Amino acid sequence: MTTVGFIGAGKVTQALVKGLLSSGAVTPSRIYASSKTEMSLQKLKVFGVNTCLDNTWTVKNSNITVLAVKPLVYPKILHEIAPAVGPNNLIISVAAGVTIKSIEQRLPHHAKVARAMLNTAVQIRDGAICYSTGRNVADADQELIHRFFSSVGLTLEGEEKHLDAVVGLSGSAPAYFYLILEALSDAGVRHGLSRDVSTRHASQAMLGAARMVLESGRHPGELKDEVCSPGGVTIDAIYSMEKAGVRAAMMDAVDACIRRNYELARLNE
Ligand SMILES: NC(=O)C1=CN([C@@H]2O[C@H](COP(=O)(O)OP(=O)(O)OC[C@H]3O[C@@H](n4cnc5c(N)ncnc54)[C@H](OP(=O)(O)O)[C@@H]3O)[C@@H](O)[C@H]2O)C=CC1
Ligand SMILES: O=C(O)[C@@H]1CCC=N1
Repeated sequence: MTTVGFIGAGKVTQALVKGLLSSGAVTPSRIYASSKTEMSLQKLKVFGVNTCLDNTWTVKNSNITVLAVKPLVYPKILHEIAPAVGPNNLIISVAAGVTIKSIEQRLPHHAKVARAMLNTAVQIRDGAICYSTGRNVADADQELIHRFFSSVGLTLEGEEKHLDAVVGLSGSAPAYFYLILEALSDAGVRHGLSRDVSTRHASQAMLGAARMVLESGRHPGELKDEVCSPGGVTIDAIYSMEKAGVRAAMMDAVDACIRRNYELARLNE
């Protein structure tokens, strides 16, 4: 059975560990995690996984090692773990804006490197994951990566040049939707619904709409049209949203996210 290591014990690691354990894909005794401080490891210890303050220990103990530290910490981490990376270690980076090339350059020539983008919904096994692989990743390694991520969400393989856009649409997207949900919930409260009822209705409507798109394969515009009865109430709401530039605002938000990815990539070169 595969052993999985995590370098960094923050939000992404916690989400992945929760998702992997609930999927049964890995048992706690096969998970190894290291971080900078004991304090950050506390939140992982509750899962019964193995923890340590030595990042090379994590690499030595794991077949798959997920690098889950902030992008600007990468040069330091890679320098530290490079001597421990053997030809059988699979190193998967989940950082925004850190390229496979910049990682391969800092690890031994034989290093098998992949890069993935995911979102925090992996903790409930409803994540959206996209990954690309580096020069030394063989077909069998790729299958392993695919199985690993598929246990926690919808997993697609893609070209690395598209991963920055995926950050904008998957990695960061939960934050946009939470903001929209909060606003919808506020609107309900403004019109007399309790906070709880308001948030639950808005969330279920968002979930249902998203599932309709995924399960029917139909264009969102077509599904939107079905909701807008002629001369009805929804088209007035849509008109109001269009006047406020909601579409352009969403596209601008994704642009801003992608621009920041490029900046981080430049800082990591
Ligand atoms: N949050 C998200 O939704 C997503 C994040 N990502 C990417 O995942 C990565 C991690 O993000 P996130 O989990 O949110 O960040 P967090 O800040 O929550 O976690 C970062 C972790 O790295 C640890 N760390 C810092 N320095 C070192 C070190 N030298 N050795 C080992 N561990 C160290 C921190 O420890 P300490 O707290 O003790 O400093 C902390 O546990 C980022 O690169 C981000 O781009 C990708 C997709 C989604
Ligand atoms: O905000 C960030 O930088 C990380 C990457 C994607 C989601 N959170």
